[in-house]
Order: sequence, then C-alpha cells, then structure tokens
Amino acid sequence: MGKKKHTLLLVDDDPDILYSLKLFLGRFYSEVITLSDPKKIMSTLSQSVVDLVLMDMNFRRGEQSGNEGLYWLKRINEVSPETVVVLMTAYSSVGLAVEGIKLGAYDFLLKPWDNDKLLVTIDGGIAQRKSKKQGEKFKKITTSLDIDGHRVIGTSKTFKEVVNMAEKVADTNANVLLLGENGTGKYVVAKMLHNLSSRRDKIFAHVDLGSLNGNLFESELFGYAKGAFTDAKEDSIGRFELADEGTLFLDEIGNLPIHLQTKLLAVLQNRKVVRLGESRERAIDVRIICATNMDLHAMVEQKEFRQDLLYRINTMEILVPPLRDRVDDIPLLATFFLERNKKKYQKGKLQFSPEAIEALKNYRWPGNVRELEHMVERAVILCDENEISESDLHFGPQRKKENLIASLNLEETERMLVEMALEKHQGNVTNAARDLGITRAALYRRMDKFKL
Ligand SMILES: Nc1ncnc2c1ncn2[C@@H]1O[C@H](COP(=O)(O)OP(=O)(O)OP(=O)(O)O)[C@@H](O)[C@H]1O
Repeated sequence: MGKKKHTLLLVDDDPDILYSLKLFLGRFYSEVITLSDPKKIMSTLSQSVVDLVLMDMNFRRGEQSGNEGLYWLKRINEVSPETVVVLMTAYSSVGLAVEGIKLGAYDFLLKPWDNDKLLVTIDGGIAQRKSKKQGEKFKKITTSLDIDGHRVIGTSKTFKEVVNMAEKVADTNANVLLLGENGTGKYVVAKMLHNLSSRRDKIFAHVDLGSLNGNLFESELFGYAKGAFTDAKEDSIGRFELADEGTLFLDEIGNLPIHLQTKLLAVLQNRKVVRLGESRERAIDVRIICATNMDLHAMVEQKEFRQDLLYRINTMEILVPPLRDRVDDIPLLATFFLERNKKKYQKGKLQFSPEAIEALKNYRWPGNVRELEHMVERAVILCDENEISESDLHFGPQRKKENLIASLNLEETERMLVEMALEKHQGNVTNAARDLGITRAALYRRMDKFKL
C-alpha cells in the first residue's frame, strides 16, 4: 500500500508515545515529524508544510489542566490558521476537549487511542485542511460566494439554484438531505448551510458514516461512559452531544447498515441520546444535514433503506448537480484551483491556453469538482512553460481506453482501471469498489494516491 503524501507533526512529552505513534502512522503517511518540546512547534511550522498537528494537551509532568495544550492551539491558529490540530488527552475532562474544539481544534482523541479511529480522524482533518486552505488564500475571486472564509465557486444557472435553495432553508431547523455524485461539493454546501444559519457560532460536526463499523458507530455518535467497554478509560462525548445547538453533518448516509439506521432513527425521533454504558437520556438540539451519492428512494423500494428514516432526514432535498451539467462553472473553478496552486508551487505566471479551457469544458468529469481540482494541481506541477496546454491535462478513461492495452505498466493500468470504474458508476465509490473487487477504503486510498 502506498503512503499518503501528507506530513504530520506529533507533539508529546512522553517519548514512548511519540515512538509508537511514529511507528504506526509512518506506515500510512509519507512524513511524520515528532517533537517532545512544544516550544519548537512554531519553528517547525515555519520550516515544513505540516498538514496536521496531533498534540497532547498536558506537557509538564503532573500538569493536568490541559491549559498548555489550549495555549499552543491558539498560537498555531494565529501563525498558521490552515493547519489542522487534533488534541490528545489522557486526563482532561470532556469539557476541556470541547473548549479546544471551540477554539478551532478539528477533533480530540482520548489516550489510549484506538488505531482505526486515529486514522479516520487524521484523514478527516486533512480533508478539512483542503477546504480551509481554499478559504483563506483566494479572497480575490469576485464571482464567488464568500461564506465565512470558505469559497463556494459557481455562477451557472444550475449551481445558483442550489445556492438559492440553501439560502432559503439555511436558517430554518429543517433537516436537509444533499444528493449528488462524489466530489460535486456536498460537504461544501453543508458547511454553507451551517454558516448561513443562526447556529454558525456553534459546532459543525462531520461524521463519515461510510467509515464507521458497527462498534464505532455507537461510541462515535452517542459517546460512552468510563468502563462501558474494555478501552473506555474515560467518559467520552459523542458527535450528537458535541454538535448540541449546532449542526451535525452525516455523510454517506446510504452506507449505513439497516440495523444502525434503526438506532439513528430512534435518536432523531426522540432528540435524546444515551451514552453507551449509561441509562441517563441527554436532550440534544441538533440540526441534521445528511449527504449521499446513492439513490435512497430506490433503496427504500429494495428494502435497503428505511422509509421512515428517509422521511425524517429529507424535509428538504437539495441535488448538487454533477460538474458536466454546469459547464459554465468549469473555467471559474479551474482558474480558482490554478491560482491556488500557482502560489503553492511558485509558478506565478502560469495560465491556461484557450484550447486547454475548451478541453476542460468538453470533458465529462466522472469525479466532478474533486477530479478537476486534482487535475489542475497535477498540471501546475508538471507544466514547464508559462501556459498549460491541452497535453498538460491528463484526462481520464474516455480518452485513454484505447491505450489501455498499449501500456503494460502496472501502475498506469491500475490507475486507468480505477478511473474507468469511477466513470462507469458516475463517481459512486461504493459501486466502483464492488466492480473492482476491492473495499471502499482501498479504493479511496487509490483515489488519493492517483489524486482522482
Ligand atoms: N463550488 C465549489 N467551490 C469551490 N470548491 C469546491 C466546490 N465544490 C467542490 N469543491 C471542492 O471540491 C472538493 C470536493 O468537494 P466535497 O468534498 O464538498 O464533495 P462531496 O460531494 O462532499 O464529495 P464526496 O461525496 O466524495 O464526499 C473539495 O476539495 C471542495 O473544496
């Protein structure tokens, strides 16, 4: 398995923890830097591009207030707001960790950590870093909507309808179901709904239901009490409680197995959660936004999705259209991603040739905006001239199918098969993975590796 090209910074004063974390995370990420002294965080951030900081909250021996962690979190936010921070704590109370999240940490983990959860949290944080970066760096594109630092690009008629609809429902408590292929911008629209609502100052919590197995589902969503299971060393708050008074974004809801759908429905109906290992009900006030690339109505007919749950979550349905149905947005989005990468790779003069723009408009974009984003980044890296021509853009299988047999290079062939499967299934990762005979997680790893 290839390592993800991301740099992590681990900060903890316990050398054993640093060692074991580095050993484990080094198998998945290309660079893992360790620091036992938090005072070196600032100089490290100025020397390396760090995607995510995983930081202990208590440094001095015996220090249990967690204040030092919060202090360093604030400093990181000041000097490098796009860096994502995940807090780790062995001692501190849930309230302190929540305070960390309100101050801008992406998430927190309790020691001893669960390795699966650690990886899910890091990947989620890195995905968030990407949207943070685009918000902060490109304020000059005037054709876009500026939502609280997040850039939402799109002026086509079809995309404007999405924005209009989002503006209308944002400040109601209606549950919203976002439908659309992978990579169309469902997360971006969910964040926009939150930022336009009166809940904007509270937490926007994101859960990828596709990546939670049965055991993690309950502990993640509902939390648990100390002693509820072997690794439950401390009380832990679930996402529902975390998002209290805010918004909970349940991504990939179509992947939720039917028995977990029943549990979710019960919570949505009662608006109360019970932590694992407790009997006390806790009232929650959460606005629910769900997203899926699957046809939930067809799944209801096939008895794969509960009709009552669908009716509970789809008070408003918003379809985020595929990129091929909003061709007018392609040049805008491409220019936006070009500007971002010109700065990143110090290629200030780079522009698209008119032919390149035409080619971008004529392509069908099975991976939607995410594919465009990655394609532009790749072109910026590879282009040695001042102009990106059509040949610098590496289009997917539409154009490559005929060359499949011509190349026997294993990596190229693998990439083409992945692209073909995604195109065949219109970007539906679950179906593409099934067709390729691999798991969704394995497909996501390959999409990441090939920047698809
Ligand atoms: N309108 C937009 N303006 C700017 N960036 C966008 C827009 N739509 C999508 N993106 C970018 O494209 C990428 C994919 O978007 P996003 O994650 O929101 O898609 P998604 O539909 O939630 O994908 P998935 O179904 O795979 O979870 C992100 O990096 C996002 O920032």
